[in-house]
Amino acid sequence: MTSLVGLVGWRGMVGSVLMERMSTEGDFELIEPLFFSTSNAGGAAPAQAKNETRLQDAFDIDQLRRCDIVISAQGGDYTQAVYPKLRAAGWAGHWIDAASTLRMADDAVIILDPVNRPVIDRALAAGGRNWIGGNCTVSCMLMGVGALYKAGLVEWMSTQTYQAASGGGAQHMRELLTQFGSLNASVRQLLEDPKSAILDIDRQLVAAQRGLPAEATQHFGVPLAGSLIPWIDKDLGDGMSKEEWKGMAETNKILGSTQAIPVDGFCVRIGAMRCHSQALTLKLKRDVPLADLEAMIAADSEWVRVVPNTREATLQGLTPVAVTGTLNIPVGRLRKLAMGPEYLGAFTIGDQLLWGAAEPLRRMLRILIER
Ligand SMILES: NC(=O)C1=CN([C@@H]2O[C@H](COP(=O)(O)OP(=O)(O)OC[C@H]3O[C@@H](n4cnc5c(N)ncnc54)[C@H](OP(=O)(O)O)[C@@H]3O)[C@@H](O)[C@H]2O)C=CC1
Ligand SMILES: N[C@@H](CC(=O)OP(=O)(O)O)C(=O)O
Repeated sequence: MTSLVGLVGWRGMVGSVLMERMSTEGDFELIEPLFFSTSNAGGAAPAQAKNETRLQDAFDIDQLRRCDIVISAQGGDYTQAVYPKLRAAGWAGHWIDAASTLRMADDAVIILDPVNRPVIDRALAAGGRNWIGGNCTVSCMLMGVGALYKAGLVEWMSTQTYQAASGGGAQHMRELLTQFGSLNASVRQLLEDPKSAILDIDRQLVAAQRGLPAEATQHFGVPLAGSLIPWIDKDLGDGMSKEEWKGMAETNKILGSTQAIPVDGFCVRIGAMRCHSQALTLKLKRDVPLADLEAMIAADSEWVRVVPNTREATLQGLTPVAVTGTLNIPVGRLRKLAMGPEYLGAFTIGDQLLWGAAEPLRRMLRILIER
C-alpha cells in the first residue's frame, strides 16, 4: 500500500530544496503526499499533491496521525510544539526532521545513509521511528572524508569552518546581499575612477561598514559583507559555540562510535551564499601513503570528488561557486602536514541545503518506503 507522507515546512528554504529533489528523483510517484501549513490551512496544496489537494493545519494532531511518515523542515520550534503531542496521541509513524531538536535523543538516529547506513539499519530493525538530519557542517564534512572514519584511521580531527549565510536562513542570505549592495554603492564613484587611491576606497568602505544602519545587520548582528563572524549558534558559556560542540557530538553519534573520536575547532560565518567549506587537520592512527588516502576518499561514494592538490584544479573545482546547487562533495588540498606523516590536511565543500539539509531526509524516506 502507498504510504501517506505528511510534508511540513515544504515552502521554506530547506523545504523548497527538498521538494525540488523529491520531484527530480521521482519520490512523489511512490507516495501519497499530504501537505501541511502553519499559516494557510485550507489553501491549495502544491502541484505535487495527488488526492489530498488542500493544505492541512500543521498543528492538527488528528490530521498528522493519519500519516505513515511525517517529514518536517518547519524548524525546531514546530518540532518542540507538535512532536511530543503527536507521540502522546499514540502515533507510531516515522518522523523525519531537519531540525536539531531531537538529534541527540536516545531514540533518534542522525541520518546520513552514505556514511551510516549500518547504524540506520540497526535502528530500523530495533523499531526506530525518529530520523533526524544532522548539522549541515558535520554532514558535509562526513560526506567528504567519511571514508577515513569508516576505515578506523582517525585518531582526532580539527576543523576550521567557513560557513555560508544560508545556514542562518533565507533572511540572512538577503541581508548579506543587501550589505554587499550598500557597501558597493558607498564607494561606487571612487571605484569607477581608475585613478582613485585604494586606501581612500578602503577608508570609505570601512566607514560604511561601521555605519550600516541597525536594520542592515538585524540578522547577523554585525556586518558580514567584507568581514567574517567567528561565532555560530549559541554561546555554551565554556568558550565553545554550540556549532563547534556539534562537531564532535554529532560526528560520533552519526558514526555510532563506541569510543568518541575528538573533533574540535572553530566555526566561522563568511560571506558565501549556500556552501559550507572546511579546512581539516586529521591525526591518523598510522602513516598511510597519500595516494592510498586519496583513493580511499574517492571510492567512498559517487558524490565525492578528489580534487588534485594543484592551484589550477583548486581554483576550478574547490570553491563554493563551483559546488553550489550540486550534490558534489569535492575534497582537495590533500597533503601530509609538517607535523609528521600521520597528519593529513584536507579542504572540503558541500552545498549545505542539499547534503547539509534536504538530501539526507529524502533518502531516509526512500529507505522507509523501499523496505
Ligand atoms: N537553513 C538551513 O541551512 C538549515 C535549516 N535546517 C532546519 O530547517 C528549518 C527550516 O529552515 P528554513 O527552510 O531555512 O526556514 P524558512 O524560514 O525558510 O521556512 C520555514 C517556514 O516558514 C514559513 N514561511 C513564512 N513566510 C515564508 C515565506 N515568505 N516563504 C517561505 N516560507 C515562509 C513556512 O511555513 P508555512 O508554509 O507553514 O507558513 C516555512 O515552512 C530550520 O529551522 C532548521 O531547523 C536544517 C539544516 C540547515
Ligand atoms: N547552524 C547552521 C545551520 C543549521 O541549521 O544548523 P542546525 O541544523 O545544526 O541547527 C549554520 O548556521 O550554518
